[in-house]
Amino acid sequence: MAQKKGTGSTRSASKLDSLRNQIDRLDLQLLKLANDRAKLAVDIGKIKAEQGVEVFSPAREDEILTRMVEKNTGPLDNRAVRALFRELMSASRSLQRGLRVAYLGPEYSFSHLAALEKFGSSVDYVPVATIAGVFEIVNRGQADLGLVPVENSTDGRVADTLDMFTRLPLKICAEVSLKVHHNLLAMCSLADIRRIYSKPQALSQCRKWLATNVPQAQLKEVASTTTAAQLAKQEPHAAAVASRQAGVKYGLNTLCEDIEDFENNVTRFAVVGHQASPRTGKDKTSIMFKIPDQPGTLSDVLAIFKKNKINMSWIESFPARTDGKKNEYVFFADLTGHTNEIKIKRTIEAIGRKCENLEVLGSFPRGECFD
Ligand SMILES: O=C(O)C(=O)C[C@]1(C(=O)O)C=C[C@@H](O)C=C1
Repeated sequence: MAQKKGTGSTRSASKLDSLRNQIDRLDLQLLKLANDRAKLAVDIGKIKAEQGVEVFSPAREDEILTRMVEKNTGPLDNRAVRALFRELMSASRSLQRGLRVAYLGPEYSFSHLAALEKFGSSVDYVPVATIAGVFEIVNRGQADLGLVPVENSTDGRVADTLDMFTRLPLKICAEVSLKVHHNLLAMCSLADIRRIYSKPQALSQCRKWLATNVPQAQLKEVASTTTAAQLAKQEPHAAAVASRQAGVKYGLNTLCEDIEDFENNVTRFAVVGHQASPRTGKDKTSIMFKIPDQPGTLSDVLAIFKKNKINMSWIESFPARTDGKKNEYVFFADLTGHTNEIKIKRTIEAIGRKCENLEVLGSFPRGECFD
């Protein structure tokens, strides 16, 4: 028997309608649930206001995101689940109080992308031109929190950030790591590029790739990857090394993706402010200390870590601002654990006795790395 014309497509059209109707019904339930959740957050906000507790609770947010990822059975991947709940919490926070977060700008810098990963979109973001400026604005109370880079896996420590910790009394309450992918953006072809703009760190992270693939181009350092993208848009034979997002924003063509020399190019950012974060069970503590300029003092300090079986995930030295004559250094270290753990408290006290001064920059949940 001949098949009736159109039967197959009619059947799939009605199946499509039925699936969409089911989605519409679920969306209404999701909307109601999201608003029910937001009402609870508003009530929490009132209690926080009464008790003078900070709106942003990195420990609680971390607990929620970790649980949701653990419970996720798919098909949504963990990145999507995190993004969903991050936005729900971002919106809830904004109902409690609008949060101002300063970051090393301009818009679409990697600090901006890291801030969006950490705080979501319901935040009042303040781009600031320098790391010192981010610290100053937060210290003056013109922003609640700041986000600054601390170290990059290819380039090492970010000296401006370490320097500002020695100048202003800000604490770290959270951290976030971002896989930094660089792209070659331009309006011309690869062969026509004569000049490549980017900030020094980005050019350094792509040095080998650029030398191999665009040897004819002159490398020009500018203040930010965003400035680089703007220049590449204006100049006919110019290119920029910047994020994919900057390329989209400024309407540039992506000539080559992921041009960083090391695949695992990760930058770790700190969230700085005046608040502390309670213990979550997977915390880090950052300390800053200055030791006397005498033989063996650093090894005495390291021996205390060893004796107390404290893991140190990071150590950096930074020239201390003294009278300019002495060769003195400030050390920065990250320890595994929280200052309200007796073992950490004891270790820090013992180290303090060996130091000219020691400051705890903060205990906070170990950050996720976003790709
Ligand atoms: O539990 C809290 O402290 C809340 O304010 C609620 C909530 C959330 O939406 O779940 C919102 C903001 C905080 O940073 C953490 C969590």
